Amino acid sequence: MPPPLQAHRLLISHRRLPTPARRRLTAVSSLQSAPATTLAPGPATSSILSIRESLLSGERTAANITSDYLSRLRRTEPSLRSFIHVADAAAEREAEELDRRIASGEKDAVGPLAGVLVGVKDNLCTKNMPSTGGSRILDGYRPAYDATAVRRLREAGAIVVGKTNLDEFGMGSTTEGSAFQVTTNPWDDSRVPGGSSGGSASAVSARQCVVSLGSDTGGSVRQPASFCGVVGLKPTYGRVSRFGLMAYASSLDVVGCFGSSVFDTATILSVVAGHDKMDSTSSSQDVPDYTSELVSLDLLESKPLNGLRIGIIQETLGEGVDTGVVSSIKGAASYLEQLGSVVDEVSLPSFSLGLPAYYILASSEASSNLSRYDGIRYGRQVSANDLNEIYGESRANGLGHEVKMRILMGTYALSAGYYDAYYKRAQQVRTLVKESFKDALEKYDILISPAAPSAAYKIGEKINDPLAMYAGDIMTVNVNLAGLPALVVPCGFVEGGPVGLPVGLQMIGSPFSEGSLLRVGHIFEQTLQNFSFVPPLLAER
Ligand SMILES: NC(=O)C[C@H](N)C(=O)O
Repeated sequence: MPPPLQAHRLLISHRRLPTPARRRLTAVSSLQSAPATTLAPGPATSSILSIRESLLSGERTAANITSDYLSRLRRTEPSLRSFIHVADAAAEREAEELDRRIASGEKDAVGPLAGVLVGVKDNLCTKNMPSTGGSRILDGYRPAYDATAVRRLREAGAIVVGKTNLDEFGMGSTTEGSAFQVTTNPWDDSRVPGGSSGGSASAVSARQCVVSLGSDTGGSVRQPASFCGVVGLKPTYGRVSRFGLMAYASSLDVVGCFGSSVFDTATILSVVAGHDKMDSTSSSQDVPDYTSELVSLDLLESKPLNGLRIGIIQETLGEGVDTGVVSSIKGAASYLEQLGSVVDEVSLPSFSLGLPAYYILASSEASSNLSRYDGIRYGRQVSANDLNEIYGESRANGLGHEVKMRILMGTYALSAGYYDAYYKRAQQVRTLVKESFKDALEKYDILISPAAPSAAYKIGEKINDPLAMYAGDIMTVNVNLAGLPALVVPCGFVEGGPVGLPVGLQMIGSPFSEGSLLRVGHIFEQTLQNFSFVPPLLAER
């Protein structure tokens, strides 16, 4: 049995927090008594499994499960605004159809995701459902097809409950950059949920849906997962098809997953991952069942992580990182040691160079990708006949400030005379970043760091200071530059909001090591099972 977790090292100053959080935090010290036998995720650890079991046993109907989620969604949505579009009627219809198929004894009715409500980031195309990318320029656009990741979820039985809010085309870290609404954080409605996949993270955190899809170009899945206290996975570049994802920066973009447990996150990755003939950048590497290792985990073993070498990235715990975040991460590291791993500090010398390189490369690629929103192919905003006027007016009216700024920045970095000084140098930095990760991952199985330098901050705090906002991506962008997989798992709380604010631990692995990351994340999460990451919003209402 792992020795008891020293709660005071994992969590800062919880003595000063109000009672509900204190109760939750002290529960961690009861780890001595957890876990008992072979870890088989049950209702407490996997919403997907419990839905499946209750459908198979006839204990519940899909209509009944859907109505529970929808009523919570309706109750919480006025303050959260996680969704740009809620497909409640369609969800109810699909659930009834599923019940009908189950009742008539259809053999394949209960697919792996039968009756599971999924939120989909609104930069993923959904057939006959609005898909805006968070931008005015696509207001009213209804694609004729589903993105491959969405299609695969539906084929596995999932029900798409709606399209989640995001920073316009994924450009931002707070979801305030949406053209439609500001999403709030379920832990404190005066704070941001993170971004750009803020709607997908807040929706899972508030249990408005079971799991959700996001996209991650520079941290858009991992940072909101950390801010909202949920699990977020950024897969290896190429692991999941991007067919139907609105391109932002094609050498960095990946489709990622959110869940309230590692098991649920692993389940949806197993469904969406894999080669797709519609996306030639998708990998043809085999897709394992990412959940199979999780189920057979035997935690009777006293040191389940024996033999695992972990490097904690030195540069992520220094200046500019909140002290509360640093203590949570160090506490998590010492807990991983108690579980049997060896944790050493490792230096990635090019770490701080990644941020400027990312913003040059991402903006450069965006300046090209977003040229399709020209009023001809997409987003006509004027009735003029003059081509230049159509281009100009459509883009001026249809695109938001941050997007325009990045298009200008990217166009500048790519222009003759500046290309060598900016774009080319950024590509050289990218090579350095890749090499330093490669070296470190030869010595360590997993690298760890915070997912963000702070917990969720106030709405409006950074919206007029783009550089401060960009700086918040320091923990995540390097991983995209190197194309690596990374998993974020909630690991503690810092002070703030009514009951404290969650902090996420980022675990980074070699290409296609999602299985190992999920396994370690699962052990970490499950032995912290008395530590509740359910936001107060749900208890109160
Ligand atoms: N898209 C992302 O991954 C978010 C990042 N903050 C960006 O604005 O580029």
